[in-house]
Amino acid sequence: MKNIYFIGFMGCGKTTVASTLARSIQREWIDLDEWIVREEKMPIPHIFEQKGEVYFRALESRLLQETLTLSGKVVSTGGGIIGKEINRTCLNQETCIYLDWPFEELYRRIDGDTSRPLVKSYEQLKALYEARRPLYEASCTLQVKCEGHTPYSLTNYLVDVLKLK
Ligand SMILES: Nc1ncnc2c1ncn2[C@@H]1O[C@H](COP(=O)(O)OP(=O)(O)O)[C@@H](O)[C@H]1O
Ligand SMILES: O=C(O)C1=C[C@@H](OP(=O)(O)O)[C@@H](O)[C@H](O)C1
Ligand SMILES: [Mg+2]
Repeated sequence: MKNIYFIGFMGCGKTTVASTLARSIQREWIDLDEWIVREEKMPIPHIFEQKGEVYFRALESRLLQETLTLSGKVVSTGGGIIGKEINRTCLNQETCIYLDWPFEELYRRIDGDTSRPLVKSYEQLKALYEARRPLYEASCTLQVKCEGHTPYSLTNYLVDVLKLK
């Protein structure tokens, strides 16, 4: 059974919707960021500060590869997973859901969040969002326009469209 991956920009609800969906269809949920924090025994901002983003990205890729050896999991990724071509290629061969929201909504959710080290200015985030959009589109197998939807309604929609029950 294929895994189901969630991708999208910071704040789009990958962690929230993946956990809700996993519960709904009684599958195991894996959050790559939580796994990284467990492996490193420190929060993500500390990993960025002490070991650097390159180190974080290598670990993120390695753990993504590990999930590919598993089956039937629901996996929430971090928003930057699509930076590496190898990750994009792998994700595109799985069931990969892009939670697509307008930037302004995401900005409202993540502005001032110190647990996300890449959250800096409005302009910097907007540029990152624009640069990443085509990469999410290239990596996903299903793009979901989420505006107006709750995690619950998105979960029900995915169960239906992916015929998960
Ligand atoms: N469909 C939704 N509607 C409104 N708020 C949402 C929705 N999905 C997630 N959120 C909220 O957005 C914030 C970021 O969600 P999170 O799951 O951490 O995103 P990600 O893992 O993609 O960065 C959380 O406060 C969460 O409750
Ligand atoms: O977009 C990114 O580069 C990142 C997103 C974060 O995950 P969320 O997308 O769950 O916030 C986390 O992996 C790290 O802070 C880097
Ligand atoms: Mg998350």
